[in-house]
Amino acid sequence: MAEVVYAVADPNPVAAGGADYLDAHGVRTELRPSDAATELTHAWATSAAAGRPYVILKTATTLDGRVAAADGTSRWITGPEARAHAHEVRAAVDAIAVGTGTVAADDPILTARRPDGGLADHQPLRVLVGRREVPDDARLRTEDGGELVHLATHDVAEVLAALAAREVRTLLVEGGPTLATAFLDAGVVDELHAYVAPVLLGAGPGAVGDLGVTTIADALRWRTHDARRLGEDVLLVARTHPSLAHPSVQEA
Ligand SMILES: NC(=O)C1=CN([C@@H]2O[C@H](COP(=O)(O)OP(=O)(O)OC[C@H]3O[C@@H](n4cnc5c(N)ncnc54)[C@H](OP(=O)(O)O)[C@@H]3O)[C@@H](O)[C@H]2O)C=CC1
Ligand SMILES: Nc1c(N[C@@H]2O[C@H](COP(=O)(O)O)[C@@H](O)[C@H]2O)[nH]c(=O)[nH]c1=O
Repeated sequence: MAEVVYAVADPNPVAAGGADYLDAHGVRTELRPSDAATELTHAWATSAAAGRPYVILKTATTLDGRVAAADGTSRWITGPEARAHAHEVRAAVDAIAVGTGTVAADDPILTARRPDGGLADHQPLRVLVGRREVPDDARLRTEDGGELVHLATHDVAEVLAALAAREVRTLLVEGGPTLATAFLDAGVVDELHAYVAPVLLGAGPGAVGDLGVTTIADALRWRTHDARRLGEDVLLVARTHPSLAHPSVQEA
């Protein structure tokens, strides 16, 4: 082998240095950056550099930003195409997290399912965050799927450390609003998946709670990475950007 051309340098200190090693042993190396390769490795590279899972926050909201009606019911706000897409995302991540409030309200299964209801080949870990116990008959317990990990804490850093120790690289936080707010407050959300349905409720909980923002200059802002129509609904994928980061991240 005379030459190796690579598209992305490895940000993981444990694995870095391959090009130098090859150069030192007579193999020419060339870094030829490619947008496609950078995108392919984005979540993994961000996770490796941050030393924690890459966090995607998913919300399924009405046009007026609500995730449930006033009585707590939320099935379903988005339609089948948007929900099928959300299941594809579940099948691509290492873990899904919800808070105990969502388990109490929705009794979710948290598996990655195909449109015919069958289980996808890859099932993410099912992570429950909060101090309440999960009832024995909760579907998280009774239905087949990924392993259930209950983290009885409110500390987001503790959650991320516990999951990193299990080699979780990508974490999908599916709510509810209390857990979503805690992750945003901690400044660790890398990507937003906002599914928006042309539905109005006029009352009911919003996607996130108080973020301590009292004036528009302090708003948490994101960059639109992708936007697409899914049936009657729209998916906005947004990412953080260093210049737009939450103050707690900028200070770090
Ligand atoms: N449309 C959508 O996208 C979604 C809608 N929903 C809806 O949201 C509603 C539930 O909302 P919510 O109760 O906020 O649900 P959460 O899933 O966010 O659960 C909140 C609970 O999680 C625990 N918890 C975990 N981490 C923290 C933390 N850092 N700070 C505080 N508490 C923490 C607490 O319980 P403990 O006492 O056990 O510690 C808290 O009461 C339901 O109506 C559900 O249908 C939920 C998910 C998605
Ligand atoms: N209401 C709502 C969502 N809600 C989320 O989906 C979970 C249910 O998962 P499962 O039991 O596995 O089907 C629920 O607890 C909540 O986290 N998702 C969406 O794509 N669209 C919706 O309208």
